[in-house]
Amino acid sequence: MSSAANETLAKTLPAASASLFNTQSLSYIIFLSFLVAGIKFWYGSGQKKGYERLPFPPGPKGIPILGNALQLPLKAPWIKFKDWAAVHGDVFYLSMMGQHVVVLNSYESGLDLLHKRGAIYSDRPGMALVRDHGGWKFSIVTEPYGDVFHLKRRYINQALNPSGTKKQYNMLNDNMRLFIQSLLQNPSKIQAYNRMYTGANIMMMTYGHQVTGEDDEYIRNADDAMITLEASGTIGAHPIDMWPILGSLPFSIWGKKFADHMVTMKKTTNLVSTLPYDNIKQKFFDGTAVPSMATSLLEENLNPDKTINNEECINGSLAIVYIGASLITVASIDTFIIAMMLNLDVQREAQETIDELLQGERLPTWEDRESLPYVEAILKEVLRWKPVVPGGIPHRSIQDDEYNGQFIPKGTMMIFNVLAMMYNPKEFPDDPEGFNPRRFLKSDGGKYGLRTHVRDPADIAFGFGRRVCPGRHFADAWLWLSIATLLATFEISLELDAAGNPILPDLEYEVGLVSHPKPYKCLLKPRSQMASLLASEFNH
Ligand code: HEM
Repeated sequence: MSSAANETLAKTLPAASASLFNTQSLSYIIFLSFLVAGIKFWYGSGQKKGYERLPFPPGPKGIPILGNALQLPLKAPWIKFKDWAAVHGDVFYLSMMGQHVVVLNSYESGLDLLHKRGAIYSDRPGMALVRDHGGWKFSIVTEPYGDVFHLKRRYINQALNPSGTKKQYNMLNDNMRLFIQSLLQNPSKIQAYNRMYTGANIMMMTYGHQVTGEDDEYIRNADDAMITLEASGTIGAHPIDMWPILGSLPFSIWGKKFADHMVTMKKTTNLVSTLPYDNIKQKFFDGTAVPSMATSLLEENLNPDKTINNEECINGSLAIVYIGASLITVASIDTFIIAMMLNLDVQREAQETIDELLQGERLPTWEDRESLPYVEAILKEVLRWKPVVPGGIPHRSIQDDEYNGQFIPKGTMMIFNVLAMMYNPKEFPDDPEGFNPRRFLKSDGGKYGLRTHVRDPADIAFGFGRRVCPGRHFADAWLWLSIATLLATFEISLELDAAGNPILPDLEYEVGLVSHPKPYKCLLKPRSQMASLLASEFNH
């Protein structure tokens, strides 16, 4: 999204979720909290049965009725969760105005509960605010666990599983060449080109739509929808999510800013979920559509009378793939560039291994992947150092359960704290907050290899169990190709200001559901080792 457009949109949104609460709305919340607490007390005063006799996991002490609600920062709560984990343990409990919340801060607890007990922990919290009122109902991310979820998941998986992703390799290669060519002509536009070509992959894969410029309408709409979503604060944590009945009151009770925000959200979700689908459907029936995930699903669901079965699920699956993919992977590639500018020694070592293999005669291909462990280690560290979804996306339990002698009630919001898992000193002891791909490497007689007993950050970054990110193979393929090709072709360094001082990137990322770096400056110089190849491939 252009910065001007970004600013315009930003003006219509609440600056932070904290502003979503005004005095009037707070009094509704407090009234409802008392009501719910009273009802709970009335019903709960009987004898406790089964797991109910067990204690909740430990956690910070809250206040009556509101519980921990006022202790939780609405911005980047995962940082506070990480601090609480140090005091209360890897699995701790919070009460948010009567809503049970369990936060998982270790890979083991995520694996034990969200993966191994996936039949219990694969639902999503209500999310009534964005789902029922903001137009996000199309998205599988907000879909409750059930038949519609399974159908959407099947539609997405058949396009993005490992074999579906392999079918996209040629297209990814073509786009990588265009990416490099654009950078050779205008290296200072690395952020714009990253967004454009990463988006181009997914638009082609999803709708057969060719992105030809930096201001592609589909990518812009996806950005707008995501920015609006992020401005709503922690998804699932608004009072309307806790008590959906509040959603039937006029939005103005939460203040004018909030009411305007909901109108903007509705507009942006309407655009992403109708425009590309209507266009591709038209082309499909005209016989002019380029084969894509959309055309496969339309063919599979076409009736002889030209109606389409499961149209809402098809449209929703396409839309969320294009929104998710175009924004999330871009942030990881930006993180790679920033890490390379700040860690020139790592960059040199990785480039030496690439030069040894390619001899400056060709660009890297996927067949080289196993022979380039250093590149693999950088990819792992990029996912770990600045996780793109640092607070995870909450799951919800659908039955009472027991874990390590503690009670997890049905309906608990299960938050997996990706940041705490990635910075866990037991898993990553050597300066967990620093960028260091060598933690994944061993060196044997000058040859690098991957250490096998270190946790793979991909096991955490993409989530857990039946909700694990379905785009992980596609993201991994493009990330690897981007890292290997950019290292092979460019020297990546800090730009200098007029006085000759390096311009450092801001390591405080923008935080929302997706964490991404702020605009940064970077110097890209074609590598001399690749000079003749780049000249013959791109410079005519
Ligand atoms: C670096 C890149 C990416 C990261 C780190 C990432 C991470 C995640 C995470 C943490 C989740 C939540 C999983 C859970 O609830 O347990 C998720 C869900 C999802 N991701 Fe990704 N993702 C990435 C790229 C992509 C791409 C490229 C696509 C599509 C092509 C995609 C599509 C989705 C979808 C549709 C869901 C919702 C799944 C569900 O609710 O069942 N993601 N992703």
